[in-house]
Parts: sequence; C-alpha cells; structure tokens
Amino acid sequence: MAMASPNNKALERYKSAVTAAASVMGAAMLLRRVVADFLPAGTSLGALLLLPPASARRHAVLIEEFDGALYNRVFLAAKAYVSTLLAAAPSSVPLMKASLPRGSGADQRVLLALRPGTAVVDVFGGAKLTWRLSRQQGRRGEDGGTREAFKLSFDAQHKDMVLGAYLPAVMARVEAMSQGQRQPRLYSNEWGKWRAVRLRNASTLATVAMDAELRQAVVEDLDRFLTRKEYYRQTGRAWKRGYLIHGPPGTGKSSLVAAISNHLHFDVYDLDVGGVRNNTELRKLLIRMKNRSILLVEDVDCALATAPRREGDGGSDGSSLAPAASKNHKVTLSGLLNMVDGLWSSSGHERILVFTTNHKDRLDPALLRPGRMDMHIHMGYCGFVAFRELAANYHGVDDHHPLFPEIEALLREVEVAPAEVAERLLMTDAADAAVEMVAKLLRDRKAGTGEEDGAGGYVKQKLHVGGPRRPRRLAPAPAPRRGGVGAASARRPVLGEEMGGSSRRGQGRGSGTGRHGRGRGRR
Ligand SMILES: Nc1ncnc2c1ncn2[C@@H]1O[C@H](COP(=O)(O)OP(=O)(O)OP(=O)(O)O)[C@@H](O)[C@H]1O
Repeated sequence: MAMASPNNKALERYKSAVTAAASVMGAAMLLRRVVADFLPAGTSLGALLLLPPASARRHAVLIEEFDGALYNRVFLAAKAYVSTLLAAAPSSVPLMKASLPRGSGADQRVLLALRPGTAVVDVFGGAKLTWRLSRQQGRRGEDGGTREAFKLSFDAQHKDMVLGAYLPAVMARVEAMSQGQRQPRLYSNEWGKWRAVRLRNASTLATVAMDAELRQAVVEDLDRFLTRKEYYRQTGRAWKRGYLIHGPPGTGKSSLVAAISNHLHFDVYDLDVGGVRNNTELRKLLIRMKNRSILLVEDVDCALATAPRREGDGGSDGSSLAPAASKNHKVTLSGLLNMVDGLWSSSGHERILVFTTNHKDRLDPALLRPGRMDMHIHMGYCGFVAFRELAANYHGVDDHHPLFPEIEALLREVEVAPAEVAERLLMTDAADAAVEMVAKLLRDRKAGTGEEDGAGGYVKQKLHVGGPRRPRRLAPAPAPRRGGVGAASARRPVLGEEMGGSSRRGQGRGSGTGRHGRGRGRR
C-alpha cells in the first residue's frame, strides 16, 4: 500500500484539479462542436439553453437519386436496404410496390419498394430511424424526368451513430448482398437511359472454343488488369483496358465478351450507338456506367461514323462502306474515343472497353493505331481442337470417336464457324447423331451444297433478351428451318427485329456463316 506523504497529497490535489479543468474544457469544446454542428450559424449559447432537449429534436439525411448527372450510389444502396426492411416487416407499411428486377426471370426474388410519401422504421443500436421516400419533378435544364429521394430521419442525439455506424453498416450490408447473389448484368441503352436486360449468354472462358494459347493470354491479361490498381495509380494512367475482338460472324466474339464478364463479374453495357441521339446523351450514358464494367460496341465498323461527310456521299459502288456522320449517325468514332479517353476514364475505374468487328480491314485506322486498343483478339473459323472442345462440352464425346479423323481432315479444307458446329451439335441429344450432323455439314460444305438442306448458317443470338431495341435496318426473316430434336434450344429465341437473313450462296465459300441477322447494318 502506498504511504500518504505531504508530497503525495500535493500530487493528488494537482491531479484532481487538472482532471476537473480537463472535463470543463472538454465539455466546453463539445458544447462548441454541438453549437457549430447542430445549430444555424450565429446561434448563441443562450439560445441553446432555450431549445428543447436533444432527444426531442429530429435530424435528417437527404439521399437523392442523382448526384448531379450521376446515379447516387448511396441512394441505390438505400433502395436495396429498404427493400430488405420491407421484406422483413411487410405489415409495417400498408401499401408497397413489388417488382421483379427488369429482365430477370420469374425465379428471382421480388423487390419491395416504398411508394412515394410512405415510410418504414428501422431500429439500430436502440435508435429508431425512419426511411421516407419522396418524389419530385426534375429541375429545369435537367432531363425532366421525376426523381426520387430518401429522407432518413432520427433523433438528433443519434447523429454521430447514424453517420459513423448505421449508414456504413447499410452500405456494407448491401455490398455483401450484391457480392453473394449477383450475376453480372447486361445493360442496354434505350432513350438515353441504361436498362438492365437479361444476360442470356452463360459462356465462360472455358466454354468458348478458341486457341488455347490465346485463351491463356486473355485470362492472364484480365487477371493482371484486376490486380494492377497500384500500377495505374502510380503511373497516373486511367485504370482501363481496351480489347478489339475481330473475326467472321459466328466465331464467338459476343460469347467471349460474355465470358469475360462472367470471369470478372463485370456488368456489360452494350452501347447501341444508333440509338444515341447526340453527344450529350452519349456523355450521360458513359458517366452513368458503374465501375467494374465493360463498355461494348458491337460491329464497330458499321456502328460508328468516321468523319463528317457531305450529303449524298457514298462508297464508289454507291454503298456506304465507311459510315459517315449524318442524320443517322449522330455519334462519331472520334467523338466516342474522345469521351472514353476523357470523362469516361476520369469518372470511374476498372473499366473495360470492347469493340467487336467482322471486318478488321474496314476499321478506321484511328482504332488500329498502336496503343489505342491494348489487345487485338482474333476469333477464327473452327479448327479441330475447337471442334473437340465443343463436342466434349455439349456431349461429353471423348477424343476417339470414329468420325473424328474424317472431321479433322475436313476442317483443314473447309471454313465453318464454331456457331454452325455448335448448332449442329445441339440439334439432338444423341452424341453420335450430333457428330454425324457436323460431319455432314462439313461434307456438304466441301461439295458446295451446304445450304441446300436449309439448315446451313446460323441465327445470331444476342447476349440478351428483353428490352426492345429500336428496329434498325430489317432484313427478311430467315426461312423456317427443319430442325431435329433440340433445334429450338440450339436457336434460343432471338428478338424478331434482330433476326435477318442473307443467303450464304453467292458469297463464296468461307465468307462466314451465311444466315445471321443482327440488324446492325452489317455489311
Ligand atoms: N468459339 C465458340 N465457342 C463456343 N461457342 C461458340 C463459339 N462461337 C460461336 N459459338 C456459338 O454460336 C453462338 C453465336 O456466337 P457469337 O454470337 O458469340 O458469335 P459472334 O462472333 O459474336 O457472331 P456475330 O459476328 O454474328 O456477332 C453462340 O451463342 C455460341 O453458342
């Protein structure tokens, strides 16, 4: 036990004086902070004493749908979180909205939402927090649509807890929910807004038949990209990557994009350039893309005008080989590239840009310049290795099928797209019959009778179903096909407006798959 000496007593007195002074100062500082934080500027201490007790006052955080032109991520998180609150206590709100996320299947969880003007109460750390939804008309100069906002209100005494613990917990919960259940989404632009549509392509990097070394190079490039945050930060470069995927129709370009999306868990924003009304709209679309996403421009040689051209100009044959800026082409390639290099790169990170084309030779040289696209990926006609991968994936056929030697020899002589092979393989559930169908396709192709049976070519499958695209140049619908068992599943439904037909006959062998229809003005 310590002895009480005069010196010790003096020390004790000194300590208690310091402690008392510190608590008075602390209280004074706290009070000053409270005055500064909670009261309008200029409010005096005297006024503070006249106010009702803190517990009786309410504070609120307003969470608006848009932060300038950008979606407010806190609003999106709040919406998802409120949906879980409503699901947990449905009886607390007499009337709410129920919907399926756009483009999702009927097996998806129904999303519950507040109707404007209604509220739901949450309890956190003993505090009651009220989420109220309001809706207002967009301001002048904005795009005019209605905008929603959440008002999160709580007793003033819980302000620090709400900002420091509750809102971060809401964000973390929503993040965890999205990591756990989320399939990459496909967005498509409609009237200046991104709409989520159903991703129909479940390709993975393992199921896309392609050269093994090329596949490895793509995987490594993607994985390196993901882990190089520090490199991009240190070098001051935008954290983005560009891929140009080229090759004849039906060789798996779109499938590869879907596979990349599935590999990285990145959403795909499939930009229909023809549907973009002007550069302002394009700018809005680009900045409204989320991070960790892929911007896809398919058939870039057809989709984008290269440079302004005089009225009536066309190719030497009267056709328009290089689309020019015109009434139909509001967005030019250079306009898009400038925006991608500028605001798109600076307004987000972990972004991938993919251009696809059937005709690399027709691309604007600006796109082919070294350094413009980081990697050029060629998807070619089906070789024997690719065929074996498809046969193994679809039917589990091993390497020793009796028809394989013949097929290997034929594949060296004829050009056939993997899509055509895949289609034959999917026409029946019987493996031997499916392999025989591929062999027949190749024999017919060699003999130049490929389409006589009406089963040649393939019907282009979009990455998505759902959100209607505005009709583009329509080609006649393909002739009805005779299909075996499974033919329907081989050609999953394609939007009518996206189906087209052009006979392969007359294009010469090896011009690609004959019947495809994207309606994107493919030449
Ligand atoms: N390399 C491949 N590996 C596996 N399946 C393929 C491959 N290529 C094509 N397919 C099959 O063919 C269908 C159409 O292919 P896909 O749309 O990816 O080709 P594409 O090269 O993008 O064609 P297009 O140039 O007409 O847009 C796919 O859904 C897939 O079933």
